[in-house]
Amino acid sequence: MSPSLPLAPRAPHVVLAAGGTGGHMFPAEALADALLGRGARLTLVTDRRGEAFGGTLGRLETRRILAGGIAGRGLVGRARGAVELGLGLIQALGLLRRLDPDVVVGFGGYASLPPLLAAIRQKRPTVVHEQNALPGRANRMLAPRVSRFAVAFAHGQAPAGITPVWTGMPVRPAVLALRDEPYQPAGADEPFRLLVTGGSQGARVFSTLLPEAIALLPDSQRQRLHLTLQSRPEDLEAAQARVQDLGLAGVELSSFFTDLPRRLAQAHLVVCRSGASTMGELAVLGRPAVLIPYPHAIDDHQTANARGMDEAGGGWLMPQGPLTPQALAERLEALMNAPEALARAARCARAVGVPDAAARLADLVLATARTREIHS
Ligand SMILES: CC(=O)N[C@H]1[C@@H](OP(=O)(O)OP(=O)(O)OC[C@H]2O[C@@H](n3ccc(=O)[nH]c3=O)[C@H](O)[C@@H]2O)O[C@H](CO)[C@@H](O)[C@@H]1O
Repeated sequence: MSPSLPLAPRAPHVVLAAGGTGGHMFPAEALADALLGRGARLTLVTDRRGEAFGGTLGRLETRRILAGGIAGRGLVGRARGAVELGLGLIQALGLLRRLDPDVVVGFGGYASLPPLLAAIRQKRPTVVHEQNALPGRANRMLAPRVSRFAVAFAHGQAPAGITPVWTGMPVRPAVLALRDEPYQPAGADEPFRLLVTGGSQGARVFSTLLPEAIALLPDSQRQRLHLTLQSRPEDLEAAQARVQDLGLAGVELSSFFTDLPRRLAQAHLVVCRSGASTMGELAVLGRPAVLIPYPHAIDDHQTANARGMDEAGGGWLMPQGPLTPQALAERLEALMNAPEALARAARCARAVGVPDAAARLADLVLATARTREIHS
């Protein structure tokens, strides 16, 4: 009798459930890269917006499901959202039966709800990753029922009764590739690169607030300033008009910079919203930032996100409400003339970075997948 060959271990099959904007898709992409590197088989279950996302996720086997929000869209909007969610759940139940994944991972947002609810119903292992320091509605709802609840922020709040696993915020390989670039502060008369970014959708207010603040800087500071300003598409023209006569050393405007990681790495100072990926990227790269949270984010979670960095000394939290162009100009001028303070903040930001967050989350996901026999 010929000796039997040992069976090759089957690659774990992971379903990634994420949709909506970059906020959920970027960390899903970072996890996808880490899981592919560990030999996992991946399927992306997403909504219409997530399907349009490129990069690693764009190359995965993808299934689209219906997903609607049920919060704050008026009675008709909520009713439609609830119907879509119900239909999405029926789709997801059938889809998971066919795909038979070993684990389902969700990133919050309504697109992740149907696949996770279906997985819970079918007693499959599940992992949720919460990107914000205050958990979102979908994740709060799922928290007591999923196998593991991973969080990005060590200082964040977990849903009641949950023991979270702190993995950090998975950031894209394009960011990780730049993490050894040292922060080089600009001397008092040297060119100063200021990067202004409002997250994946841009921030409307930055197109007026920043030009107005920069206009108040002394000539000598404006003449050394290289400004990279992300504006929402509808504000680009007006923002261009506001900055063109300010006598800056250089200006670049766009509604979305595809090379943002490189621009972050090159910035002497960043002015930004405090979305979870932006915070994760600033920390991994170790770049100082003025943090202006989006005041209408659900439960004001961007303020909670920014607080950890502010307290660690890696940035300056400036709430938008009371912020005037004058106050921002004073802060900018002070920082442009304080290379040592900027270098110190860069070090403090780096100290809270978690460059191996995607790896940690990938390991957690695969360990959870191995508990499948216990679940079924
Ligand atoms: C307005 C709002 O509610 N935003 C939420 C959204 O984040 P939102 O997607 O707006 O912001 P994030 O900071 O999480 O992510 C932005 C991402 O876009 C990239 N980028 C940005 C601009 C650009 O020109 N090029 C570019 O590549 C950044 O590098 C980053 O990777 O989901 C996040 C995760 O749940 C939340 O923390 C945010 O509060």
